[in-house]
Amino acid sequence: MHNNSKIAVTVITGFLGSGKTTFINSLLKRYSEKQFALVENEFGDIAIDTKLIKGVEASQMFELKEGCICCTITDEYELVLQELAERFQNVEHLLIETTGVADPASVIRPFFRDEKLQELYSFKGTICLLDALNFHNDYEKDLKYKQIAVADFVLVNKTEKQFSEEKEVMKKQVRQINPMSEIQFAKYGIAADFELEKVTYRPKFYPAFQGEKSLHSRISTQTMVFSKPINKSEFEYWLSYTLDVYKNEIYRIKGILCFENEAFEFVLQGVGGSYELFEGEDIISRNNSEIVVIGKLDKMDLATNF
Ligand SMILES: Nc1nc2c(ncn2[C@@H]2O[C@H](COP(=O)(O)OP(=O)(O)OP(=O)(O)O)[C@@H](O)[C@H]2O)c(=O)[nH]1
Repeated sequence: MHNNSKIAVTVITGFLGSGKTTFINSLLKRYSEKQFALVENEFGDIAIDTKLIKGVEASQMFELKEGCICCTITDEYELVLQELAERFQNVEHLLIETTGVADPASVIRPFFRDEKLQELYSFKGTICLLDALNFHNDYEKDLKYKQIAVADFVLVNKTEKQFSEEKEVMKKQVRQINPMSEIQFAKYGIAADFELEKVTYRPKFYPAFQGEKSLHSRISTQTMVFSKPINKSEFEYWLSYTLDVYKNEIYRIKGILCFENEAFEFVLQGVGGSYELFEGEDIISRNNSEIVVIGKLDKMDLATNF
């Protein structure tokens, strides 16, 4: 019970597909005695991530869809934060997962600007997941750097195949962008020495971005919904072809799929041109498949005949 004490808040940021949801699932498992609430902001009008989170009561999970907290849904975000604290007196720690294209400064700012939120919450800091496998591709460098610059803690993820020399180089690169943050290395969101309580906020100056209206104004999403079971091999053929043709434009693809002659839903996870398609934990209960594609998609036609 938090009663008169404030709810701790940690923001989890990081570029598309860096491992934010994977990391949150690992926290929920590890700190299973803690009462968490989760605010999930997804880019796109279908929430895939909330379906992949295991360990927070559905009523304590808040989805902010159809926009991004950092630019289009600020008012809704602040209302959700107030309502959450007032309705769920048992919550001890709030985790906020930003979209992979968010400017985290805008997500953090209300905790320092809004007096009401300051009475309810104690801001503990920002963790940035950094994708070691895809950090060096050319996608949206400004945005990736800003997410690192704002963080109190950088968790360099996907390091299972990295040698110590590569880790040292990576550390130096992060230090150049953010000399203040703590840095640890993780595999599937798990770092040996990580302690949530030790992530602490270090005051920083968050200048408003002077260039384009938003750091991600060029990035958009397309959602594809299919109401009949799909043929798996035809789908895989289409997927490999599409990811190959549009490897510089599609930053992220994810979905929950219903294939012909399969009992369980399949989960699609694609980051930076490669993908995984694996059987999920849920039995198919409806014949719908939903796919979200994120990237520079303005001139792209992803129509299919499944
Ligand atoms: N090889 C490898 N893959 C990982 C690791 N951590 C996560 N992944 C995979 O990376 C993909 C994306 O992971 P998510 O946790 O969904 O990433 P995210 O940051 O929440 O993605 P968005 O919300 O779309 O930005 C999934 O296929 C994960 O299984 C890791 O340490 N190593």
